[in-house]
Amino acid sequence: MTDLVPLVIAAHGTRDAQGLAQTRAFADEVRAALPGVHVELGFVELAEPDVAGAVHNALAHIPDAVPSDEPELVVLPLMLNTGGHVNSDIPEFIEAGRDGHRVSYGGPLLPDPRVRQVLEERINAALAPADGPAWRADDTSLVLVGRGALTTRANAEHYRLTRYVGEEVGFAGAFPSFIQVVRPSVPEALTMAVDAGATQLLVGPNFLFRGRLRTWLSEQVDAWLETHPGIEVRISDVLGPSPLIAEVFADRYREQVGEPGNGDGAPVYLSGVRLAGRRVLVVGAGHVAERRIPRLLEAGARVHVVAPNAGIRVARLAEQGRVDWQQRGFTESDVDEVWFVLAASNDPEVNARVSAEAERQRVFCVRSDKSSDGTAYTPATEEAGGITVAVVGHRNPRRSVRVRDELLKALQV
Ligand SMILES: C[C@@]1(CC(=O)O)c2cc3[nH]c(cc4nc(cc5[nH]c(cc(n2)[C@H]1CCC(=O)O)[C@@](C)(CC(=O)O)[C@@H]5CCC(=O)O)C(CC(=O)O)=C4CCC(=O)O)c(CCC(=O)O)c3CC(=O)O
Ligand SMILES: NC(=O)C1=CN([C@@H]2O[C@H](COP(=O)(O)OP(=O)(O)OC[C@H]3O[C@@H](n4cnc5c(N)ncnc54)[C@H](O)[C@@H]3O)[C@@H](O)[C@H]2O)C=CC1
Repeated sequence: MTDLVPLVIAAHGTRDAQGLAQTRAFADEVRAALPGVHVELGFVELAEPDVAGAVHNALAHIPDAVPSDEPELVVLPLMLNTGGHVNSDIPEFIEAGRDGHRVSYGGPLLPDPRVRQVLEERINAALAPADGPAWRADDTSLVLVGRGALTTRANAEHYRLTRYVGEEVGFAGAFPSFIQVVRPSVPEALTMAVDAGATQLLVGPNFLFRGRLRTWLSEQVDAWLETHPGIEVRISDVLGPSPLIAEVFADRYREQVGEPGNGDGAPVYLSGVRLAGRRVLVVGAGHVAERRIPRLLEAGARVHVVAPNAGIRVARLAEQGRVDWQQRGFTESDVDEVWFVLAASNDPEVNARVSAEAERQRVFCVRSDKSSDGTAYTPATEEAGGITVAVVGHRNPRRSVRVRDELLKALQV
């Protein structure tokens, strides 16, 4: 028996035996990265068991006493990007398999610079193969191949990745392309690269494992080459099993279970943030907001409040022109251009959206109703004689306040 929460890896699945073997090898690497954690592998399609079955199998390994606010089981998509599988199929499988248990579901692998590092290793290996002449990156153009999705963000992420890999490896040119769903297709991107003057092309599939997509890619490139004599093309390997990607996966698991050293439960890094003249967003204008806004104003922040209703204090600050109050519900673009965010509405779904958007835009955010989903805490703070005392505990605000007050007393003697 183990007292660690089990993990289900939700992989795509493939008919390709080699791809399936790679997927299983990856699961073994994740097991090595998470000693003591029971790891089940499940598939969205084309292999057994399906994700629901894997979730069901993992239930037998739930530890006896999981605190009621913690997950009993973690499911992570073994997918590079968001899309239909991540957003709908896997959540449906989880519902079908979880039998009332608390499941925490994490995000896809990208964007993580370690995944990009592995991609660049595969590409560099193809530039300098053991059995052929080495190509210089600055004589070569890259056509990076993504899966293609109905999710704009996933496709945009592929453009971003192409730019990164192009610059970091030092290619003469870098062209994004997609094997499915959206354009430019691979042949279109190859032609664009040649029209831009390239004669030597490195096609880099950003796929996790071998399978149908990788086979199509070879077929498409071969067909294109028939009509483009004189052009040389190499295709790099898929990412494949990799200890570094298994590490990323292990970190995603730790985020979900809130292991110390990662996310919730980790000590905070206290800083004196200087907010003078900087825009700060406060979502909600009730008790929590009115307690925190005065200190933001003391620090010189430009406070923007978004809330359908405001308590008397915030309403007065707005009348006096000391805060800007938008009398409406939160919308994601409220996070644009701000340096710091307080999610203090009384609607958990709204606070979740606020902290998700702040996370996406890499802006620190205090989530007042569920601090483990935020990226900053509000310390118990007071100033005395030119010294600011700030105390942060671990989600026990009253204790922090007591300690702060004791410290202030000590300062006064
Ligand atoms: C983690 C943290 C993150 C953050 O929000 O910044 C957090 C989180 C949460 N607080 C909750 C409840 C309350 N917090 C207070 C008061 C204060 N809370 C403050 C800070 C922090 N609170 C952060 C660091 C905490 C630490 O150091 O341990 C203070 C110190 C500073 C400030 O807010 O300015 C301020 C004292 C100010 C002063 O007196 O000077 C009161 C009392 C009251 O409101 O009167 C209650 C009502 C219950 C009670 O009395 O215990 C809940 C449950 C919400 C729910 O049930 O939905 C969560 C959510 C969670 O833990 O996930
Ligand atoms: N971290 C902390 O120190 C504390 C946290 N809390 C938590 O914080 C939450 C807020 O507490 P209070 O300020 O006491 O609530 P409150 O009821 O006084 O105020 C809630 C505010 O949220 C606003 N709001 C509602 N829907 C919104 C939307 N769609 N967009 C923007 N704003 C919206 C309301 O208009 C109102 O201004 C509580 O739900 C509670 O879980 C409560 C006490 C202390």
